[in-house]
Amino acid sequence: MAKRQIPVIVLAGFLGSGKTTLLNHLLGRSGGTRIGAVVNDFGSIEIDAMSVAGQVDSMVSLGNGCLCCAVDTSELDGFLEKLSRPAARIDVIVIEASGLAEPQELIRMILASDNKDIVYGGLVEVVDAAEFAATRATHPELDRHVAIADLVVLNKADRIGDEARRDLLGTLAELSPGTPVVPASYGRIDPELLFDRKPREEDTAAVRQLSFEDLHDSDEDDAHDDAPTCHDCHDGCDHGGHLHAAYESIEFVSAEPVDPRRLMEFLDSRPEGLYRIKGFVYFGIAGHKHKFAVHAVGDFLRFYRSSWARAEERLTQLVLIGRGVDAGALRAGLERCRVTEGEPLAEEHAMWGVLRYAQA
Ligand SMILES: Nc1nc2c(ncn2[C@@H]2O[C@H](COP(=O)(O)OP(=O)(O)OP(=O)(O)O)[C@@H](O)[C@H]2O)c(=O)[nH]1
Repeated sequence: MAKRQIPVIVLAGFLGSGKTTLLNHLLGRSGGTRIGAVVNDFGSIEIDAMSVAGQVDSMVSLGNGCLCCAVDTSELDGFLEKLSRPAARIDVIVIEASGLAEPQELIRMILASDNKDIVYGGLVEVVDAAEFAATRATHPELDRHVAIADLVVLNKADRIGDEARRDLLGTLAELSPGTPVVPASYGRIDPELLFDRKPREEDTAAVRQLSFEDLHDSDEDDAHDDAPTCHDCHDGCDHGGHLHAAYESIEFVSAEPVDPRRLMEFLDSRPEGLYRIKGFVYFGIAGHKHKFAVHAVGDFLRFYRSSWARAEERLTQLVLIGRGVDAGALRAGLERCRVTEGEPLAEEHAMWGVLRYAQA
């Protein structure tokens, strides 16, 4: 009997749409199915990888830059090779693209791979229900991403009303006729939509879209008729057609605690172009020594309390992603948040501003 090939699913979606949340949901709900995860962070601090690690035995991280622009695909090939070795006993591989990746480039890399043990498993595009209309207006490329998706997850459904939901479903149906669209909150979709291993006759229409054999057999060129202008990405184009061409990421690491009031001032006055902030913060204040994950997506801001691992260094690590922003001013703003040597930590009530945005 022919050896079963391991499907490789690309999980894409604009910055902050909920890819990592969805991936963690899949990892938590995979039952006996072993998932190998490849996480591609845009910034050099691998926040996504850190958010996924611990949930999965097999994860590799491709940090610092969009994978879709990798001139040399050998790193990805190497990881896929590692994950597809029989000893890893992986059933399905999920590549979480960076929020600025061009999914069609990733798909091409997978289709071009010489690895006989893997097969392209489809594109899942995560759409942020609350932000999609605005993001689309500035990034028409997103329409193309939705158009080539095999499954669209309309995530953050909890953040919109019924009318907006109907409108969005209509828009998505126009952009990608016939493609299944699954509304979800916090990425909670049925994992079977992605890695159904039932015989094909039993498949529903939605699952058939993601049938791995179907996708593998489909003509690559047909699937990418609307490919971006940057067709020869691996041969040194300037990626001008890519979403991330205008974006930059700014990293901040501090071993000193961060002052909550100064951080809130910084966050409250963040410039419009600064679309995404993610990372972890250490305030060091009595009663609030948790590891605070922070996420900003557009106007949305949340802190989430979690625990530090036993020997984990208490570090603040932030990645800011934006366009048209003054990177120097942002860095200087973050530097001011550090509690400098000899400076006393703020009193407990200085945390109130942060706690207003903390998930209960
Ligand atoms: N209200 C709401 N928030 C969500 C939902 N899904 C994700 N979030 C939040 O949105 C923020 C971003 O989620 P992530 O999963 O990190 O998004 P991402 O697409 O991986 O982000 P990038 O890697 O930066 O592109 C986090 O604060 C999540 O908790 C949802 O369905 N509803």
